[in-house]
Amino acid sequence: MAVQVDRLVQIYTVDGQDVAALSGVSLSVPSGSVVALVGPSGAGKSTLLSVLSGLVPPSAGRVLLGDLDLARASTEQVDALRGDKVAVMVQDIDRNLLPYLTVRENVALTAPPRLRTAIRPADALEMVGVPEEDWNSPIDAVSPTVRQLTALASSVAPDPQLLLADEPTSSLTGDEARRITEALRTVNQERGTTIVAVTHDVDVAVGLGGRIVTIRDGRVGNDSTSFETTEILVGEGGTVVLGAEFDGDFPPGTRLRIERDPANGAIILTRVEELR
Ligand SMILES: Nc1ncnc2c1ncn2[C@@H]1O[C@H](COP(=O)(O)OP(=O)(O)OP(=O)(O)O)[C@@H](O)[C@H]1O
Repeated sequence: MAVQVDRLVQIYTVDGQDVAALSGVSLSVPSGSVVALVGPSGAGKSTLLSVLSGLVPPSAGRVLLGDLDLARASTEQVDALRGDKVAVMVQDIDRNLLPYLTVRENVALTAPPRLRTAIRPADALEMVGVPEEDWNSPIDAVSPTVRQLTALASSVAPDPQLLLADEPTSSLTGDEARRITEALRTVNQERGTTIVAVTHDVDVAVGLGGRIVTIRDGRVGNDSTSFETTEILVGEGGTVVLGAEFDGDFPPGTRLRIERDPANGAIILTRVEELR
């Protein structure tokens, strides 16, 4: 499912004051593509995901999910979309999972056989790489990584056309985070699901293998489709401050180069000191 956002403004009212969380975001996400949304805390990333999920009506501007204009759609149309074509994987995955059920039952919950498009729970679990020996374990008894993969499997079991993921690797790092990133790529490749994922982790943003779009002060900053090569400098506290804004595991002062692999369009991130 394609996503088209034009001049989206999102205003929250706090103590009688209007606060603009998004001040004119325009973004075009082609059907079947992957976009990582990165940016500093408070930039508006989660707000953008909330609008795309249909939970928060746009204050101004236009948001198209497929050919449905969210500002003009009825509540029934938006609800039907979310129950079927659009899936949301929230940051606190325990809100996606029921503690007293097994891994497989948690997935079966979101993909009842009456749902025509549903993927069988076993197939969804296999696709995202949950080891078979965990399928009948209570969800509380499995590792945090398997819980996260199960949350992903239950999000994708209805076979959505659009998956919105808020911090899909949550508190995981290194190889554990990479298992989630690979699972997301597999879902995109096998099912053609459009994925928009918010992440703070530069490895995850790059590992997703798609576009990286920076949101800063409620606007789109860098868009990796708009550059061939750029260098970014990791600032105090691990925040990358030149060109794009990440919050990775890189020590302050590290200079990183982002470029595109001309062969396959993939994004390559290299430490500049390693280039010498
Ligand atoms: N429900 C809300 N009511 C009022 N203000 C809000 C609400 N949600 C977000 N905001 C404000 O909107 C701005 C953008 O917040 P948002 O959570 O979208 O940013 P973010 O980029 O997702 O941040 P983080 O990375 O910390 O999750 C912030 O100033 C935040 O305080």
